[in-house]
Amino acid sequence: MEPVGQQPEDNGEAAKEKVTLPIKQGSIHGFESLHRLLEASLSPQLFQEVSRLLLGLNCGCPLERIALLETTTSVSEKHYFDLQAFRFHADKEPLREPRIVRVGLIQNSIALPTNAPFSEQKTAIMQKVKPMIDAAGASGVNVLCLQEAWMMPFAFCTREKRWCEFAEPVDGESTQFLQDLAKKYNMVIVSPILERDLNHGETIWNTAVVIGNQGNIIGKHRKNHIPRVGDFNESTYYMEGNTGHPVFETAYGKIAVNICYGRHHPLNWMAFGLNGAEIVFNPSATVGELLQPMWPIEARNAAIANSYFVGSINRVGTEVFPNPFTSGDGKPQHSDFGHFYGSSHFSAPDASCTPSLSRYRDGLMIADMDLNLCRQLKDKWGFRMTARYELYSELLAQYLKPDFAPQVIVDPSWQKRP
Ligand SMILES: NC(=O)NCCC(=O)O
Repeated sequence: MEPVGQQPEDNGEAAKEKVTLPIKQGSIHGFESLHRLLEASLSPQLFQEVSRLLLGLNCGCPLERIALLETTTSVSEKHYFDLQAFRFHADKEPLREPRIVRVGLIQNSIALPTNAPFSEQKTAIMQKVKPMIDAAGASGVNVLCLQEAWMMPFAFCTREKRWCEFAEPVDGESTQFLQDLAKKYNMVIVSPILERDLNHGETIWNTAVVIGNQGNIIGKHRKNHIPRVGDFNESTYYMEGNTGHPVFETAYGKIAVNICYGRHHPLNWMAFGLNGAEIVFNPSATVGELLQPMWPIEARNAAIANSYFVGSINRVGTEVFPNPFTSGDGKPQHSDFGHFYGSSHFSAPDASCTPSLSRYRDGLMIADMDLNLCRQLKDKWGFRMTARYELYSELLAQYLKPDFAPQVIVDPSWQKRP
């Protein structure tokens, strides 16, 4: 049974209509997203103005929605996933043709309870995600990214080692499943998995496999920054990645993957930019209990600072584990992480961004993006040109030395307290 909706104080006529719907877990009083809440609550004129301020403008205009085929929208209704599509324009250039790429993001909840046999859990997730991949393929998506460790529950809160059994080699079961789809739809697919490295002592990594549009494996990237916050006990399972900041030059553009917690590290974002990324995906697993306001800010800021597009993906739902656990923070034992709030979206280098997908439903977000926008923003704002990398390189080199002393100039007239 779903919890019954509560009546907000005064949300206008449309909102009153909506609150008769049951409140979904993790929703905003029954609303799927902030954007939908505002749309239902404000007059059209006010909503337009608020959207402009919240989402920015792309080439001076609000982001355009793309109408998808009826066959695709009916699949989304049948499988109850959120489907949204937008278009980012760039200015017309006299010497270069537009480079328009259609990009997709998929967010999903797990398919079976976490106490079901592991093989059944994995198969059920694949079956659940497949209609969304098919919808992306049928919509002409060129590059698609799934969420972090999409083929398993995010069990790293538990510290139990049995969840390692979900790990697969880079060319394992889930990759093979996606290779067929990549080939079928001529689509690059980024597949974040729990990796088992057979050639190096069967060690575990948090890895994104990049599958080319011919179904070939282009390469992999391993998560650079491993969290030690809240219930994110991932360091029990895998170490910091050893693959650097690769950019994968695909048939559709230069892409990179900054896996989840790496989004809190501006230098991580920067490194992908220095290597020439035009689209950086941030497949994630994050919950409301951590600082949710960080979610839309960090990705958008990275897109602006590095003059590339960012696709942010977060899983959906509450995953309850068989055995309660604690995380050394004094909180009572519990059996779940909290609610993974979805809210996947795109951010562009010109500071515009799409609204977010649902906070509680599976979803497919599609965006057309003219990659020419990246260089146009570099030329306009000159962030690369003005970056003064040599200053930071010197500081970092000093900082890494054991005898580093911070550059602090003390006011000579200030009497330090004894
Ligand atoms: N998956 C992961 O790295 N989560 C850490 C928490 C966060 O960065 O929001």
